[in-house]
Parts: sequence; structure tokens; C-alpha cells
Amino acid sequence: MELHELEQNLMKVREQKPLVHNITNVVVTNFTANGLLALGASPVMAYAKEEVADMAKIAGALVLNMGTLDETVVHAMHVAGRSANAHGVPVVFDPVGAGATPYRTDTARKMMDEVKVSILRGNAAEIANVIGESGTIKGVDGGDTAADAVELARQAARKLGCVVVVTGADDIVSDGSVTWKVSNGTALLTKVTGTGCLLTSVIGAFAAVEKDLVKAAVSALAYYGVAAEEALKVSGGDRPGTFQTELLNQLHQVEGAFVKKAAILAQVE
Ligand SMILES: Nc1ncnc2c1ncn2[C@@H]1O[C@H](COP(=O)(O)OP(=O)(O)OP(=O)(O)O)[C@@H](O)[C@H]1O
Ligand SMILES: Cc1ncsc1CCO
Ligand SMILES: [Mg+2]
Repeated sequence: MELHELEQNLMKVREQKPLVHNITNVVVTNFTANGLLALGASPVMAYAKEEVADMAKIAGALVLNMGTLDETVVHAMHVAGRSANAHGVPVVFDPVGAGATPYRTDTARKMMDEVKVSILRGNAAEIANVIGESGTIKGVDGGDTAADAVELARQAARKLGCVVVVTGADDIVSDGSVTWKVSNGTALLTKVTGTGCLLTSVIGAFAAVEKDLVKAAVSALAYYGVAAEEALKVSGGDRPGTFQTELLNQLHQVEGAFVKKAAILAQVE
């Protein structure tokens, strides 16, 4: 993809203000809604089995996040996911903590069977566990994984038949044949809970306006990483609390032209 497409895709989100339907976890709900608003998208959190099919079909994207899963929420995700699939709405799935418990791993794998997921986004350990590779994970934070992230993303995309985003120090996007690396961001993102979850929803907003899902994901990652770098600068270093607030400010203020200039992208295959 061309660098100017990063700028265009951010402009499209801000012009179109896509409705992003989130079924997400109780830890990150408020932060996710505020992050999507700061971007310029239109968030809604809706969970009831009575309404999720109707909400998903009018949304620009559906984001499913199993961070605080239980039977009720997993059922609602299946109902919403099938409705999104029936109406051509892209589905982005965050398999939070896959591998930490058998219930999480099974739920993530069943989601991939029941719902046609457009983009799967997780840390390396989560993605490895979804495809049955051994990745170590403790709780919801990624542990060390031996797997090379590029190879992992490519393999997972081929196996699952969707676009896969593996995040970490570098973020990898692959559809199984085309693979990109985005190297923006800061390690301070790992000291604020829900930055991965918000990123997944931001990817949803870009998927709502850009049909090429690899380009949508790469654009979202570059924008988010550049905003995080600016937030680190403005908030003055190792200050997670100030950084969390400043990330919202920068998600709002960062311009497409600046993202284009500051993005560190490479097509790796
Ligand atoms: N070491 C790092 N250096 C720079 N950026 C990083 C680093 N680790 C993670 N990130 C960035 O942090 C964001 C979240 O990715 P991460 O892989 O930590 O997600 P996660 O484990 O799902 O997070 P969470 O569960 O807290 O929501 C991404 O934008 C990613 O690029
Ligand atoms: C801390 C935590 N526990 C379940 S979900 C979540 C938010 C980060 O994924
Ligand atoms: Mg996560």
C-alpha cells in the first residue's frame, strides 16, 4: 500500500464516523468508547441477545472481545456475529487471554468456527493458542513466545482464512500472502490496561471504511502507534496515568499528514 492511503483512511473514518458495535469486556468499556470518539468514530456497546442482531446489522463494524467472558456474553457474540455475517458487516475479534484457561481457548476457537471473522487481533501468545501452537500466557498479558511473529501471523491467516494482526514491539498484519510490519508505538502502552482492546476497536473503525482489510489494519496500527508516541512525548516519560489521558488527546488530535510522515512501515512479503 502507499503511504498516502494511511492519510486517506484516517480522513475517511473522520468523515464517515462509522458506527462501531462493541461487545467487549467490563475492564475496558469506557476507555474503548472514549478512544473511538477521540478517533472520530461512533461507538455503541450493546450486549442483550434481544438487540445484538439488530445493532450489528446497522453497524459499520462489529468488534467482539472476550476479555470478561461468560455464557451469556459468548452467546450474544455468536448471535451478533451471525447477523454481521449475513449483512456484510466486517467482524473483528480479540481473543483476550486465549491459552490462559481451557475455557478461553475453547471459546476463541469456537468463535472462529461459528462466526466468519474478518480480522483477528491479539498478542503473539493469544494468536498462537487460537491456532493450537504453544505460546505461553499468564492472565491476559502476552508472555514470551518462541514463535516468530511474522511466521505466526502468516500461518494463522492461512489456517483461519482471515486477516491476522499480531501485536507487540512490532505489529504484524498478514492475510497469508501479503504481510506488513508496523513499528510505531511505545512499550508504555503495556502499562495501561485495555490499550490492546481499544486498538482492536480502532481496527474495526478502519475496517468499516476501507474494504481492503490488510490496508485497513495497517492504517489503524500506524495511526494508533503514532498517537501513542506523541502521547509519550507530551506526558513526559514513564507516567502511565498521564499517558492514558494523553493517548485519548492524541487519538483526537493527530492528523493524517503527520501519521504519513511518522509511520514506520515495511512490507515483509
Ligand atoms: N514492547 C512494545 N513496544 C512498543 N509498542 C508495544 C510494545 N508492546 C506492545 N506494544 C503496543 O501496544 C499495543 C497493544 O498491544 P499488546 O500486544 O500489548 O496488546 P494486548 O496484550 O492485547 O493488550 P491488553 O490486553 O492490555 O489490551 C499495540 O499498539 C502494540 O503495538
Ligand atoms: C485485565 C483484564 N482482565 C480481563 S480483560 C482485561 C483487560 C485487558 O485485556
Ligand atoms: Mg489483549
